[in-house]
Amino acid sequence: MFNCLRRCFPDLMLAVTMKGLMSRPFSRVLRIACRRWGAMIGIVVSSLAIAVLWSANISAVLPMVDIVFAGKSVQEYVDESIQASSARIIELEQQLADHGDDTDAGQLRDQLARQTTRAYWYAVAQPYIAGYAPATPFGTLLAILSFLVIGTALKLIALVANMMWVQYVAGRTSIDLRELFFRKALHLDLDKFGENGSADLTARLTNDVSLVGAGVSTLLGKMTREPLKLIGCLIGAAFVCPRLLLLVLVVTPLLGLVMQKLSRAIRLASRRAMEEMSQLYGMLNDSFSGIRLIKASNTQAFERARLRQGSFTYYYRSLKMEFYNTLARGTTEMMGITTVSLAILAGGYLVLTGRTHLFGLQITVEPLQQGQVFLFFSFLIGASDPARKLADVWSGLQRGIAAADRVMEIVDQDNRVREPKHAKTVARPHTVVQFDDVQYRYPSGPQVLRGIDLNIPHGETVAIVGPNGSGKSTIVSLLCRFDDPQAGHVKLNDVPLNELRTRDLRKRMALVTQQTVVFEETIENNLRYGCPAASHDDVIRAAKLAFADDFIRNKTPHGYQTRLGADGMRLSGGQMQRLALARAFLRNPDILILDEATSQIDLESERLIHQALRQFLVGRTGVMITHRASTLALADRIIVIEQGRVAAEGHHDELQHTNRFYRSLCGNENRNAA
Ligand SMILES: Nc1ncnc2c1ncn2[C@@H]1O[C@H](COP(=O)(O)OP(=O)(O)OP(=O)(O)O)[C@@H](O)[C@H]1O
Repeated sequence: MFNCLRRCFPDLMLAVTMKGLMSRPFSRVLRIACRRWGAMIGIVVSSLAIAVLWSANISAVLPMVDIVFAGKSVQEYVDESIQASSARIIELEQQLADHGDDTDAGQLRDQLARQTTRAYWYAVAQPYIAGYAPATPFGTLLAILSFLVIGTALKLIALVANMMWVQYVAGRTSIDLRELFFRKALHLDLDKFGENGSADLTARLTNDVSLVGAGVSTLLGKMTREPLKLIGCLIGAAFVCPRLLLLVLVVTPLLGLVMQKLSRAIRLASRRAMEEMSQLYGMLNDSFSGIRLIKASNTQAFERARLRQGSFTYYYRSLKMEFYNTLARGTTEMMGITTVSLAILAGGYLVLTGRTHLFGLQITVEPLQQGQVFLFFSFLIGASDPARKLADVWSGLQRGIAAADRVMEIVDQDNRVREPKHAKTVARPHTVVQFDDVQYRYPSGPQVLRGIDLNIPHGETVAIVGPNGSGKSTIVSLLCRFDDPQAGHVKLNDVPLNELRTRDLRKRMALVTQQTVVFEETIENNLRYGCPAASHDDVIRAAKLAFADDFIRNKTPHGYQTRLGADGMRLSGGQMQRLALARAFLRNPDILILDEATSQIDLESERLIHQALRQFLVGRTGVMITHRASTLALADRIIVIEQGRVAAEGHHDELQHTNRFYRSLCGNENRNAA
């Protein structure tokens, strides 16, 4: 039973939320919110309690007007009401006997039934009121005021509980959504990321998720509480005079129509503002990551102008959003005033003239009493307060809905690199890496690889050389399965990489690129990245192998415990590359891929690192991309790539004779060395 409730709760909640008004992504966010179903029940119950107490407080107007201000006690009021009802019953029975079966008889019978019910309930209440109700008007006033104060205090307690539950659910939903988004973002295809990461993803993860959280908080908070208060008041008003209520609510469909149009406009404007925020994030990201270039080029003023322009665009878009928001608020207020004015006009007319009909339509069975009309107005005024508050938060909800669309757009994105349904396995170590007529084009670019055929047996180290843009890094990307080729296959033994689990594939590899990523952590933890279980001794062994141990011990303030990053120690390019190599060694890979990994290391250290690499690569597959002829000495075989094809392959001596690019590469190196 408990579990069944738990399972059904999200659907139940979604069924009662205004499904038509929500976008699908936002409904999915609500599903996430409903995981905290206990708190959700708390929100619903406390909102109901608030609504009931709100309308109960308003209903205190009737005894105030009819009893206290008329200078009576409750007993006197009940006694008089019973007498009046009894007299009216006799009168009505008489009239009914006189009218026989004519057209007024039906109406008279209604009135008689009403009076009889009223007299019955007063008679039931009479002994209790005689026993417990205050005996004087002042005592009654005191009782009403006590009721108001206690009611308000209870409402406050319910409100505090409600707000805490709402914050809990909204906060946890934001965390869940952020995790969901980040999990997806980490698996997105590489072309979704720019050189400096993706500012758009950052904006969606931070700004948009916060807006979704705020939207959820609005929906579960005010958007649940206030409509319930409003409904409570309308039910109260319907008790007093249902037909009059229907008459004055004729303007509401118009309000619904206007709000629907405005909601759409607010969502669109919000989306545009969020897109501009993404641009701003991008601009800031570029500026901060390129701060050296900006300083060196004296382009601070240019960057400031760019940011100012972006900020103004965002400001104008936000202004537009605020305009629609104000319009929504104004419309609701206008409709509220119109409704109350209509009610006062119609109710006032009925009381002043003692009539029961308006424009030929029967509004009440019997003429309205002054107290009833006051109560009716009070309920309408009580209903207009939640309506105003709803209008205040409406745009916040629309913004949340628009933000949910943007967040879910990423969560729902299809990846080109997919996990196989029935993954194959390849024994470790593999025997061969094969590229079979591999053709590849980036989604936004021209054909890069035009039929690559390669065979790299396990234990061999190959160097890939070639002019800029010839496709060397793309080959490595395909080997790591960052993307799949459009034609041909990259295989481990005979198994295409897309039939292996990417996790299993990448476990066998270590990739060291030219740009080393250093985290804001200690040097030791930076080395352990990707291999968290490594012992301290293993870390030191790997660092020694990469010739990093010496500088870590002697040139950093706290050795392996030195923190790196923004507030920590900075390393030189060469030192960072040594860290990256050590990190790769620690992973103990079957395939070591070095993409210009030693380009910033000085020649003396490079010689030593090459020695270490030669040892390390024994019994492993090595793939090195390099522009440096000195590194080529490590390779068993050199492959020259030109315009996306294997232009030549062989040993240094052969290629010196057969390939022009290779000759020029070695020629430059020799000249540089000289
Ligand atoms: N993400 C991408 N989207 C579109 N085109 C890309 C992308 N990455 C690379 N390219 C293009 O693919 C081609 C090959 O790039 P690749 O990085 O593989 O060359 P490379 O041989 O490694 O070059 P370099 O020696 O300069 O590092 C280039 O023309 C490049 O502009």
